[in-house]
Amino acid sequence: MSVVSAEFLSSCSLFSPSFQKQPRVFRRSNRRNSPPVLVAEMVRVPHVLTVAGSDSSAGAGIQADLKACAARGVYCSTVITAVTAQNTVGVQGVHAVPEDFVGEQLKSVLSDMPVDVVKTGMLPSEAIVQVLLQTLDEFHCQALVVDPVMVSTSGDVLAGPSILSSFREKLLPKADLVTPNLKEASALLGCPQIQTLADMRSAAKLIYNMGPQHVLIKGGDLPASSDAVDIFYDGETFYELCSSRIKTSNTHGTGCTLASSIAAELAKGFPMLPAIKVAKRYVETALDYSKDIVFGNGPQGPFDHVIKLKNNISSPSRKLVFNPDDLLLYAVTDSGMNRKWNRSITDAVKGAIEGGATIIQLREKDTDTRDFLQSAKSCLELCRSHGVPLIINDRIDVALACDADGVHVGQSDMPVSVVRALVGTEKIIGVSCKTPEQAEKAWMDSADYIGCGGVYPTNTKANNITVGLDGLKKVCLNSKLPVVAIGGIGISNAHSVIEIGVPNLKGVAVVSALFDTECVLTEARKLHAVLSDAAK
Ligand SMILES: Cc1ncc(COP(=O)(O)OP(=O)(O)O)c(N)n1
Ligand SMILES: Cc1nc(C(=O)O)sc1CCOP(=O)(O)O
Ligand SMILES: [Mg+2]
Repeated sequence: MSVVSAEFLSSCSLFSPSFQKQPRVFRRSNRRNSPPVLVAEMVRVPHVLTVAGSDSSAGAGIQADLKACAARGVYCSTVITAVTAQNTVGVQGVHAVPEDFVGEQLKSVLSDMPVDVVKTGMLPSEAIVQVLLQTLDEFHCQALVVDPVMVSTSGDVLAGPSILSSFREKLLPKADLVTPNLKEASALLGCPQIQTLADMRSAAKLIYNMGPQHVLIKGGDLPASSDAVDIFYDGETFYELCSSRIKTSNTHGTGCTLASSIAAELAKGFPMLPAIKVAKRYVETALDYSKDIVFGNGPQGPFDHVIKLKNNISSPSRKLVFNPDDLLLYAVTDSGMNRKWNRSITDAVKGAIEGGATIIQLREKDTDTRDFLQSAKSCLELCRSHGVPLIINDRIDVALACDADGVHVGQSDMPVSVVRALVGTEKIIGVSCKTPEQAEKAWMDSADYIGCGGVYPTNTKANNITVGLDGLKKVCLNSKLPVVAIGGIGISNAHSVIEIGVPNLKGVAVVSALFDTECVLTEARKLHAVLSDAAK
């Protein structure tokens, strides 16, 4: 049984035998035949070239493609076809780039940099399409993703009807994927509104017959549907790709972002359908995340590609730069001790901060992940309100999930270089070191401080090696990073530790001296007084 309804077919004035599918020669990268180049230890990263218009509001167009590729971990180069003046209200102006100069940009990139996937967006004139096609014949890439941008979501025309025949007859036959929304699919087919999933399937088949290898019809605008359903057609099978409809007005650029994210996944080497599924999930996650962000005064806000904007407003008092003086009185929590003294972790942290702790570490060795995350969020609120950094011990996932200020890892935890790649440049990373060699490596791996111990024997950490004051001094003298001393330190011996008198030693980290006591606040206050006195 044919899935293409007869009514739909007959309503498409442009459906004619000339759009029947032509056999297509797969283009392959010509780099395979190139002579081997000596690039010892060099890594080539996946590369998408976007050929699109600039959007001044940066939700769509070139800006969307750059951000989406960056978010997906793929390099993106750009050929600008038009400069548009846009905001959340609509499109105020379009200035097409002369086709010769589009050609020049294409040659500059393609003659020099190996491109895996070319993705097209706004192509404002037939002449630009022509230049693009000529260039693609000259320089091969692995795949061409065509987002047939015609009308902006605000309803403004970005490529007029004159472009349609070039799209149908010349560009689509070269495409590996074409990603029209419902309006663009109607325009390509010259048929009335697409209103049902059956219409979408029919449209996908008809567009497929124009020559692309795959068609993705985006059903976001389909009336009367609670889910957003896209139809993917590969010439044999129709796939319904469903996702829940996210209530947000920050959707400007969703189409460009989806197409460039698919291009990014293809560039990484994914086959078409998995690439689309991964890209769709990314788009949905970003839409969901950004639903309550406000941009501009118009009805449609830009897409938030990096999924990070809210982090920076939810914690305005967070310190951006690590201050080594914060290591002076470093309070490290212990769930067992809090249970013993029948107090919550937030009460423990509150007492430590009010007593003078200058940095807090949550070291919860036997707490369930969910409870740990919940406590971490509460403690973070407390710490932020006092301007005290919060560090999470061992658990990078928890630190990221609650947006803590940093993490502390030991020699058998996740390597510092990996931690840095995961948490980014702004988070504080502390690392436990017992030797100058470990301290040197911590510095090389871009840690921010060193925890050195055990200075004295401790009951808090099982089988801990004691390095003594001598070991501490050796590490401090050889460390390029600030050091906090740990292990068996309390009111009775903190003075002796600070007295070793090396500039890198910035303070002491304590667990039981604060938390295995009746009143955390009182003990913190006493210890703070000792440290302040010793530091004079
Ligand atoms: C400030 C500080 N220094 C050292 C440690 C110990 O970390 P690690 O060696 O990873 O051991 P655990 O704390 O995970 O048992 C620390 N937590 N804090
Ligand atoms: C967590 C930890 N790390 C150490 C190290 O030597 O790296 S000693 C230690 C426990 C410190 O607890 P207390 O202050 O109760 O002795
Ligand atoms: Mg650890």
